[in-house]
Amino acid sequence: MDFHLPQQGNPVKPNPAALRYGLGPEVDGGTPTAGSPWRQVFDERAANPPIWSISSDKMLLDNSGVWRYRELILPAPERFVVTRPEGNTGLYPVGIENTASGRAGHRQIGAYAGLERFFLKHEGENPTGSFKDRGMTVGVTMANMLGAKAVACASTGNTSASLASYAAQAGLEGIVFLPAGNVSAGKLAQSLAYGARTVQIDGDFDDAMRLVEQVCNELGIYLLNSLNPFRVEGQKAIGFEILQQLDWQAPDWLVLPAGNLGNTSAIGKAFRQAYNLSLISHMPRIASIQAAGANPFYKSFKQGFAQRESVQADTVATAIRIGNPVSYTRARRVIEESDGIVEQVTDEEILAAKAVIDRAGIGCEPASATTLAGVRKLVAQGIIKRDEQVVGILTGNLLKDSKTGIPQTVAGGSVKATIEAVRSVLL
Ligand SMILES: Cc1ncc(COP(=O)(O)O)c(C=O)c1O
Ligand SMILES: N[C@@H](CCOP(=O)(O)O)C(=O)O
Repeated sequence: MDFHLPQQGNPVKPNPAALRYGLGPEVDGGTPTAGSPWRQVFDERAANPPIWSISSDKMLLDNSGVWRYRELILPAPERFVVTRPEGNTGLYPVGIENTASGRAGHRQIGAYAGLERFFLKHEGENPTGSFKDRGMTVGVTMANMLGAKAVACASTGNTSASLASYAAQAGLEGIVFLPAGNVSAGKLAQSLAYGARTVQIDGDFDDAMRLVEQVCNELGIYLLNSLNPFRVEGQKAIGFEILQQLDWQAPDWLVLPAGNLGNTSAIGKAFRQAYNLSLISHMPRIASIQAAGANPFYKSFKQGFAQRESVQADTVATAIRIGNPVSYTRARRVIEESDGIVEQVTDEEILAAKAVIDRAGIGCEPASATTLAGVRKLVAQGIIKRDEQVVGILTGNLLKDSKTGIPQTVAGGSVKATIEAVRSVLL
């Protein structure tokens, strides 16, 4: 099946049925034109998702917020695809203008950020509670296609939870390397429950990353960290889904937490492709936010990327306690191409922002709150303008870490099981 990009001023009417099973276009090339036929394909799929059912002969890809965009990600034969499905996560309008007619709780977030038009994309609503599922469905599908027997990763907890789930679904052995004592209990429980072989390293994430790469090379195990290009291909779907939810009107800014830098790389690539395919008319600027105690990318950015930095990482946001990010080069390209920025925020700023998101009833894990802390700082500095449209990513679910930044006791303890006692507490 041939599909040609439309020439400038000569749009080609697509045939969605023919496209559905075909190979995608050359998505990194192409000239932006007035409109893209791909919009119609993706919008039709989103509007008419089939009823979800898991059956080996009829995997319904259009239900997945990743596989709906398969021509731009990986046109895999359906029988190999491992999906729960992922994506279709909420995009919450939380800006002051967005919430003018209600949702006072959400407006607190817009007021804290200082933004009129602000949206939070909650990737903690994915099947295992983080954005990693978007990349993992594609990575594990590829492992399946290649006939791998075992898959492995190093992790601060979310990648391992996701790998463990998808490997188990595919019937592959899952192996995860974790920094001992530095993974939240909820995330560790996920890996154990899904049956991954869990190796605790007496070291940090960067030690675990170095070791897993070595082991995978020596033993022929399929590596599923974001070094794996198919992981990044899947994570691009966050970008496509945001654009689709905004009716293909690109925001001015996309702000996200940054650790190993796979997500910065993926979302930047998605926007580049969307622009090249005329899905959008301009590239959003990308702001990657690091914890001040785990800030190698910020340090490099501050020197105009003159040299790559690494640090001994330490932050309350354990998910991004990463000192030597593996996707540095790809992420640097994204920041440079999008006229983006890298900022850092302190642990205090992260926890304060998390409290605002939690109290608004949305909730997130600590690393995700880096986004709001970063937006607030960039607005205060005048880098993001108050009337610009901003999308921030919340990367992980509140329940991922039930200890950090959450009260651990109930005020007042327990009360007697009588109406008088309950009244006395409430009045
Ligand atoms: C919850 C959460 N947020 C943010 C990040 C950072 O993403 P990345 O490593 O792709 O930069 C991670 C993992 O590193 C994470 O688990
Ligand atoms: N925060 C990550 C770190 C490694 O992730 P990757 O996406 O670079 O593979 C985690 O959850 O482990």
